[in-house]
Amino acid sequence: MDLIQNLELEILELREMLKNKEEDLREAKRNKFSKSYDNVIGTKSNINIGNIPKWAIERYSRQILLPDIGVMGQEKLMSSKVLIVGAGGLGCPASVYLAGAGIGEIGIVDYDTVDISNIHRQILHTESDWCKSKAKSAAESLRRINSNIKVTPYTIEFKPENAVQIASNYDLIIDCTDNVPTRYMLSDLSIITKVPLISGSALKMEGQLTIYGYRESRNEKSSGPCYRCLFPTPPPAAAVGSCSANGVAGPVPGAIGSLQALEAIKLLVGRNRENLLVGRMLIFDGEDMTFRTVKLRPKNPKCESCSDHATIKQLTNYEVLCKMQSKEKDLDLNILPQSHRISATELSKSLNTQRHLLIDVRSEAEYNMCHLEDSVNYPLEQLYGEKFDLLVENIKNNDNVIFICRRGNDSQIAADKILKVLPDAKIKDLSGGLHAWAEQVDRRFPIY
Ligand SMILES: Nc1ncnc2c1ncn2[C@@H]1O[C@H](COP(=O)(O)OP(=O)(O)OP(=O)(O)O)[C@@H](O)[C@H]1O
Ligand SMILES: [Zn+2]
Repeated sequence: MDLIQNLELEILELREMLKNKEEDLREAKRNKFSKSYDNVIGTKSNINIGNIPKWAIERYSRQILLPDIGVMGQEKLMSSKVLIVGAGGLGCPASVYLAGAGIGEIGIVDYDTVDISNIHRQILHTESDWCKSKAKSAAESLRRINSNIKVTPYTIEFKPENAVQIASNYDLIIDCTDNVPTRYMLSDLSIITKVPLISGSALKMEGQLTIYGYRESRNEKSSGPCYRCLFPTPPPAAAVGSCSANGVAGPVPGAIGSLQALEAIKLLVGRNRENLLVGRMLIFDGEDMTFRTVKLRPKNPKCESCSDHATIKQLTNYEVLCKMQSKEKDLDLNILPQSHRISATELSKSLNTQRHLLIDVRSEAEYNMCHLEDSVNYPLEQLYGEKFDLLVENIKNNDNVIFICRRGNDSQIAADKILKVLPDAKIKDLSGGLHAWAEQVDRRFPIY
């Protein structure tokens, strides 16, 4: 028995020794690539490879081999500064590849914190980053990928008051945000500061990508239309989709963010305008796996931002322009009078004593995810379809009709539409929606 115990102890010791040796080996390999091993082969060297240190040649050799990049291109990448706005679905993959490629300085802006629902696609954040600042979490991950580059996190909202000052320190901006006011701001910013902008978007199974504000040189005019040329007036707030409301498949922003990084690399190494997505837009459809490139409308000769008659010389208030708030993506509407609203707590009490017709106006997919017991699903768009009359008839015969949605906005829209036809109907909407239900009544109910 003693012999077995002794042998087991010896095995444990040997395992520990082996672990230490392996760690030493890893450390030695790491040192070989670290800055301390910065054995620079300068231009004076008889080996004509430009100004790139040995470690960089070894580290970036697979992309230096590409004729489009080469040693000169790598030098440019290593002295470039890129600002990434948004450390979400697009910002994560875009910055991973730019850090990997050895971009000298990466700035990453995001005012938000990591939510558990972000992690399926926002690949720089892990479970242990939950509730951490996204900009900081992203910066930490990027430094782990490449310790030879400088990464600056900005844990702030990128807005007119700070945008020009921050952007002026960079050679390129990458739009990885998800809201219209910021898109207008970044487009104007790119024209004002003459810093080109690579703009991407992804929603559901689709994504898009283009370059705005590209110039052959700083003194030349920008080529291709700007965002304002294409969309002189902002779309109505209700028409703009979001990942939180419409969903997104993780690999879709993954693909678009990666392609944003590719366009960034090409632009920084000096590829021609014709090779870049200037005046063209790439559209990816993950549903049937197609990539299309469409030619964009030419510059608007009367554009307020980028034409010869431009009136916008400094950034303005984009939330006013878009009649929506960029920060509060899940804007709280106030359509119904208080008499037609019911709080989650009141509804929970009322359900114990009275019969109700609970109409859930979310999509079928959302309803299948979670719903209140005995509620029926009537997706909002059906209110504009042929089943509307049937619904009205149903409501006429009910004394307690409650409209329900995720946050209490669509439910108000639905109730309001019915009240226009049936002004005396006994209709209320669940104020704050199922989020409020989860917070006030049933903590087991999922918040998404
Ligand atoms: N003006 C801005 N300044 C700083 N960060 C911004 C700004 N506008 C948007 N962002 C950030 O851009 C990122 C966009 O990421 P993404 O489209 O994946 O959406 P999300 O807000 O993280 O997720 P979800 O929509 O699912 O809640 C977000 O992290 C958001 O905080
Ligand atoms: Zn324009």
